[in-house]
Amino acid sequence: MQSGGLDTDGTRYKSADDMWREQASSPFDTACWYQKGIDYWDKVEASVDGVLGGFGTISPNDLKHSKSFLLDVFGEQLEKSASSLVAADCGAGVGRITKGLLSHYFTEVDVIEPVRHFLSKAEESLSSSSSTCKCNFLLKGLQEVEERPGRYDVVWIQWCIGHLTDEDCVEFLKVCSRSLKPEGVVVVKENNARRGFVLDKQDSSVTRSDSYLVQLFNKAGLKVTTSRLETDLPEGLFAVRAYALVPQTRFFA
Ligand SMILES: C[S@@+](CC[C@H](N)C(=O)[O-])C[C@H]1O[C@@H](n2cnc3c(N)ncnc32)[C@H](O)[C@@H]1O
Repeated sequence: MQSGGLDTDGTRYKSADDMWREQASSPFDTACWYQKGIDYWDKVEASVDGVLGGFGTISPNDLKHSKSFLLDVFGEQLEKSASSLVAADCGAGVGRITKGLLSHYFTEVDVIEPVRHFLSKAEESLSSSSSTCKCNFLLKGLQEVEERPGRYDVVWIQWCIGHLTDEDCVEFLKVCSRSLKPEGVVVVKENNARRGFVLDKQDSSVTRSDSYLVQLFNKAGLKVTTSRLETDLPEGLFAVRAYALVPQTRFFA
């Protein structure tokens, strides 16, 4: 990626490639990059407020926006499906999205999260709910997820893809794409930098611009069918955009 960017200390990078060379140029550096992310979240309280960086109050509106997006991009299939519907909640934190959205529409959800105390909290919170949805809890980073051909109707990836390096992000999206059912959809909901990227050295994450994200989606062979900004967020936060993605090859079949 040629676009320049910043880190949270104000250091400028000429290009994302330069930044990645510094952060994750060898397998050792890449392992350190992921470990730093886990170490950061390990110290954060296992609660909605914790996973949302102290902005837990935005969760109800965020879930409302997500529900409307899900119904727009997958509502028809939700209505007509006679068989079981399976979703993945990626980088699921304490299971906020499964509890507040996915468990209402899907018969089964794979809750995937690499931080143990978040996953335990998700398990506790989802098993005490009255929902009939079956949840499977997987302690994994997205860079370790393996392909499960034809398993998912919807793969939901929210506020966690910034933890992946560009290379792993593209590989992970390919895994998601190959794991979809024929009419399945990948949803990425993510912060957007105004331009280029912003590197957060504290939690090992990169906030990418809209065009940077779209380039990664395209590299993974995915096409954006719908994207929508989340409005009514508090001032001073990054813009948040939801993307519905489907394999490009579907258009040429
Ligand atoms: C801002 S929280 C969002 C949690 C959840 N998606 C939500 O919206 O409530 C970021 C999450 O990404 C997880 N995370 C960190 N590194 C990750 C990785 N390599 N793969 C997947 N998730 C990761 C963190 O543990 C944390 O749960």
